[in-house]
Amino acid sequence: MAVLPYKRVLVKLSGEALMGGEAFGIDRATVRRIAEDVIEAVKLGVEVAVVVGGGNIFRGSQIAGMGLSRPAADSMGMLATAMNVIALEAQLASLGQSARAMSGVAMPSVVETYTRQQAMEHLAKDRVVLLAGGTGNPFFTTDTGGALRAAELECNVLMKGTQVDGIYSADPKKDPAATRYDHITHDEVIRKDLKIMDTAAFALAREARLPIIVFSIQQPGSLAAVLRGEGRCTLVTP
Ligand SMILES: Nc1ncnc2c1ncn2[C@@H]1O[C@H](COP(=O)(O)OP(=O)(O)OP(=O)(O)O)[C@@H](O)[C@H]1O
Ligand SMILES: O=c1ccn([C@@H]2O[C@H](COP(=O)(O)O)[C@@H](O)[C@H]2O)c(=O)[nH]1
Repeated sequence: MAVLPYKRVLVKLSGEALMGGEAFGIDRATVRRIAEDVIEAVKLGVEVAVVVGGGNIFRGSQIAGMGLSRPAADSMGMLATAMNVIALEAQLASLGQSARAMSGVAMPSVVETYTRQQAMEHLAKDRVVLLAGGTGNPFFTTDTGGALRAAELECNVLMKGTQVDGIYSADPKKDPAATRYDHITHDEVIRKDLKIMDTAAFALAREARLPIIVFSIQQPGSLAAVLRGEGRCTLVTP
């Protein structure tokens, strides 16, 4: 079994993935399955940090304007990511995996406030680090938060676990004729304006020379499969 040569990875977990078959919120069975996937990755000998999205609860851009300023709406979105992280931390703990939830938005009575140094210490102790709040600032997304934390935590790769199994020539949910890339560069993704992640996330990853893997977190075992070099995905390199 040839595990890819990654010592430390950052998984960007889609909030929407936590809904399972529901239309909103957190599906317990799905959280358990994703926690098992994370544990399978840890057992390959890889240190894992996870930035969790909030799209299953609130996205700031969708609720801004409904009597809310964009920063207020984004605060609700960031709080949504904290709910997801708390659910995942509890599930990992119940499966016997040591994990620490941290947030870029300070809420110390709920989860530890993120500092790079503390997160590095947790990772060195083989704890899964679960990161809420994205960048901690409005007008960003957790994709950009994922690229930022991956760069500062010296991760070897940013792995975006989402609803689709890679980057396509167009959104495959809207265009059935879209074709999937096995490999593409950061420059090409930005130039072709492929909307799998926001441009800020790709630009930050390009600057940090951080590879990105996009894969489907919907398939049980897909995270470990990709780490073993077997899973279906798109690799983005400089
Ligand atoms: N070129 C493309 N290739 C692949 N997927 C694309 C592309 N353009 C748009 N998408 C869409 O992007 C979606 C993934 O991004 P999206 O931002 O919606 O969710 P997320 O970042 O995974 O997490 P969250 O649910 O927390 O917001 C896919 O489900 C897909 O439909
Ligand atoms: O750095 C960040 C990250 C996220 N937000 C807000 O949270 C929601 C949920 O995150 P997704 O990436 O969409 O899953 C996002 O829509 C923003 O409203 C933020 O403000 N800053």
